[in-house]
Amino acid sequence: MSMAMQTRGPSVAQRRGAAAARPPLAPAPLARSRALRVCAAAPVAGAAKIIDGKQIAEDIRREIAAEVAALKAATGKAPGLAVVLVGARKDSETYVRSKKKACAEVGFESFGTDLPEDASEQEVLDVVARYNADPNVHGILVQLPLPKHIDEQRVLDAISITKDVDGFHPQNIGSLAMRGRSPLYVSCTPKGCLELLKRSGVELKGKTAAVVGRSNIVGLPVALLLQNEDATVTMVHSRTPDAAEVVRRADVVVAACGRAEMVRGDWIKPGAVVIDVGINAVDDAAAKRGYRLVGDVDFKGACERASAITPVPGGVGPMTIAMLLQNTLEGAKRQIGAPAN
Ligand SMILES: NC(=O)C1=CN([C@@H]2O[C@H](COP(=O)(O)OP(=O)(O)OC[C@H]3O[C@@H](n4cnc5c(N)ncnc54)[C@H](OP(=O)(O)O)[C@@H]3O)[C@@H](O)[C@H]2O)C=CC1
Ligand SMILES: Nc1nc(=O)c2c([nH]1)NC[C@@H]1CN(c3ccc(C(=O)N[C@@H](CCC(=O)O)C(=O)O)cc3)C=[N+]21
Repeated sequence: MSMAMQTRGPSVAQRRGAAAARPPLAPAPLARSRALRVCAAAPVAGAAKIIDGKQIAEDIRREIAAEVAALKAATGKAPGLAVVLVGARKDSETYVRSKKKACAEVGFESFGTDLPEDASEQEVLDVVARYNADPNVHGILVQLPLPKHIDEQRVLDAISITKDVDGFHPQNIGSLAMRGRSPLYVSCTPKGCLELLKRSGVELKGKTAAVVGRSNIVGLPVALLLQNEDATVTMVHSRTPDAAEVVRRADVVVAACGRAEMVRGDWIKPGAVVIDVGINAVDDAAAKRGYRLVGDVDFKGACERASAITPVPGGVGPMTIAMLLQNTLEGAKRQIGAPAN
């Protein structure tokens, strides 16, 4: 069976028409995910199936909420996530707010420290050290980017690897790159991309993949994860002479270049699966906020050729937060240990 036949979801038109009735996030018995059930429909020729990241993330959050309830019942303890924000970037504030909200919804304890833009590197390191030593904190996230005067690497290196739920510590990325080793944590956005592929039934073994972007936090770990699944991966970066030509050969395309709609529809191999990581705000007077979000892929054009594609918003973004919760839960389970009988 071709990969085009294996990924199924609602078409753009079906999705636009779907009412967004969302059940509350109460711990529920693990039913077969709704996103997967939707995927059981036959594919429509010429129209890409939409991989509904928002729905899949909601399914995962429900699974996590159930596990948290069980952990609490067994140990009396809840997973704890600490988020450190330096400065007052609007986008960072929004992300941190949604992370805290997601923590509350699944029953985590959330800790937060907001430091002013002019906080010193030492102040940030002190906050990290305090959370490293706090047994109620199982995961620590320092929101990026940090202000210019702070050495990002030094701060990320200071996070205890047992609490590095972002997976940005060099030891975690290094382990991901080495055969026969497993990192304690895999970065949330890359892990979310793979989870979307897995939950959409996309086979990776023996397929060709193109990753557009090679950053430490997205492109590089995505490429490593795809390779670990036995895909043959080519990475594209700003010095690649012909990005389009590389992408045209790929069964799976992951776009993470931070350039609005750079990956054009005619770059997509017919039947390919497209994961669009990009989040770009473009001015739009008609939008409520004065801007709208677009991905790194020309969504409309790519829909004409792809067998399946993630939208922006509602694709990878919600998965990043779901994977952060998943990493924190895994970390908490390791750190709390088995309940004493
Ligand atoms: N959905 C989510 O949860 C998240 C979304 N994002 C989004 O993902 C995107 C990527 O983020 P991030 O990795 O942090 O970005 P970076 O800016 O750190 O990296 C961008 C990468 O894309 C490459 N690139 C830039 N321009 C081109 C080009 N013209 N052709 C080919 N490659 C190019 C760069 O190459 P080079 O190395 O040569 O400079 C670099 O490797 C952004 O849109 C960001 O907003 C990021 C994190 C989470
Ligand atoms: N230490 C650290 N870890 C991160 O994981 C991290 C970070 N710093 N800095 C910034 C980037 C970006 N990022 C996103 C998370 C969620 C959405 C998300 O949920 N997006 C929604 C839309 C949100 C909206 O409407 O504004 C969506 O795509 O549907 C997007 C982007 C995490 N990042």
